[in-house]
Amino acid sequence: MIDVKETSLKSMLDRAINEAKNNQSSPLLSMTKKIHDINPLRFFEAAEQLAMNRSFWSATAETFYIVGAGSACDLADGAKTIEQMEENWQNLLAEAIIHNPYKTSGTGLLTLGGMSFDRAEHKSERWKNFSHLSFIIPEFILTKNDDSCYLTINIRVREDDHPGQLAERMKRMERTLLDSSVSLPRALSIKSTEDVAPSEWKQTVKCAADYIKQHHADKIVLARELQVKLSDEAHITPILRGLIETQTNSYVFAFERGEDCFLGASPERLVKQDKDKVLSTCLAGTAPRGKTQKEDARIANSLLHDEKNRSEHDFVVKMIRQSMDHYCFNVDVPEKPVIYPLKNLQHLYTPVTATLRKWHSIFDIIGKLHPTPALGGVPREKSLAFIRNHERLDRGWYGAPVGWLDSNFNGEFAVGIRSGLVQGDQVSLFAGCGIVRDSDPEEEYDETNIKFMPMLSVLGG
Ligand SMILES: C=C(O[C@H]1C=CC=C(C(=O)O)[C@@H]1O)C(=O)O
Ligand SMILES: [Mg+2]
Repeated sequence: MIDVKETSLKSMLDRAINEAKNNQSSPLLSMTKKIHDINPLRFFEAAEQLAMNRSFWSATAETFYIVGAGSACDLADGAKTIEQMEENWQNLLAEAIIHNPYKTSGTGLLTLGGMSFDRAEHKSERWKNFSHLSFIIPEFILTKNDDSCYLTINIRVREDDHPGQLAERMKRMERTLLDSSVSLPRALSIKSTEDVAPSEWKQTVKCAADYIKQHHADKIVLARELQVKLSDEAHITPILRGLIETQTNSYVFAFERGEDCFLGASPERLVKQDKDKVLSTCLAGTAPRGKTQKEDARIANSLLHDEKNRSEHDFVVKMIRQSMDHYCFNVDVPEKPVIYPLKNLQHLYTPVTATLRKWHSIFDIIGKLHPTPALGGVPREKSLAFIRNHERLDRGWYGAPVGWLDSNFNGEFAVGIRSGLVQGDQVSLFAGCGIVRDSDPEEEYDETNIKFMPMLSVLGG
């Protein structure tokens, strides 16, 4: 990695093109600057006008946004496993020419992306635009952290590139992306919804509970789908705005691939890395919110003491603790969960903190943790086999890690739940729940209905 102090795009390009010629390589040039305050959603919308594929990430508990536009490269090209992708990342970093004078996490050279829930599953037509593994380094990245905004430009430089022309092209695109007069499209409304095979799903829940009672497994997470037809082709920006405004304590994300977009507002952090500090979250066990404060407190109290929900939760805690022990020391896990309140429901929550051992990375932790028993089950292989054989859904990127990672060992990944796949005027929403021995199909069905609500309400339902 070459850390550069000079700042003009043209002189950086001259230098990078020289490197490319001398080493017969195509290094990535990454340049970051501070810019005036800009609404991340306007930047996201402006990228649509340039017909760029977009990535969006926001942690709504903080004022933190990363918006990516275009693609300088996909790290997962030619990689079948997370390990191979990490190698691509390391190779790219080794050659990259970076100018980023800021220490803020999420600025500078970074990658955003996700993966399929089950990379062993055959990909259905519906997810054809979403590779099993895809991490993009956007051409333009807007990072907003509290009141500070940063713009990063990433260019894959080739030896026959013309520095002057390339600099002009990038500047023209930058002007469009930062144009604050871009108007935000209005939200749409829902024309109809279709619950996909509800009775078959309840039957599968019963089958899973019986399988567990016969001691073949301890927990299996089953997901189902709700098809939504919109009044017109969906605009992504108003959906994201709705999620940001309504879903506190969540990660609002969107990943466009071709014409399609996978998006959602997930409350579930898989892992956050801040140098050698890592933080994971056990989130499983669910109840609705009460209509009054008193009713809400009563529901929270019974959730904390409910045996079935505690068992769903405890499987996750046990597995995450073991996985973190593998790559970390100082693993700290509180003895009991607390309540994690969301707009439409509340969960049992246990935070896990740890220190990452030298030579290990966030990719190691993702590979070890996914899928946690909040999305797969216990034991992992048996529950995955059950899901493959019985669930009538191709989960695609639903339930899998989505997030970002920068070149300074910071990053954060959520589990892609409370989410949907937008394809034109059609949205497929996904929701699942943890089946344990005492699960009742009707109750689990009701639980998934509440989990659809965050997305449904911003789609206009
Ligand atoms: C699988 C989902 O939720 C998981 C996360 C939190 C609580 C869960 C539960 O109580 O069943 C699920 O394990 C989903 O929202 O699609
Ligand atoms: Mg549950």
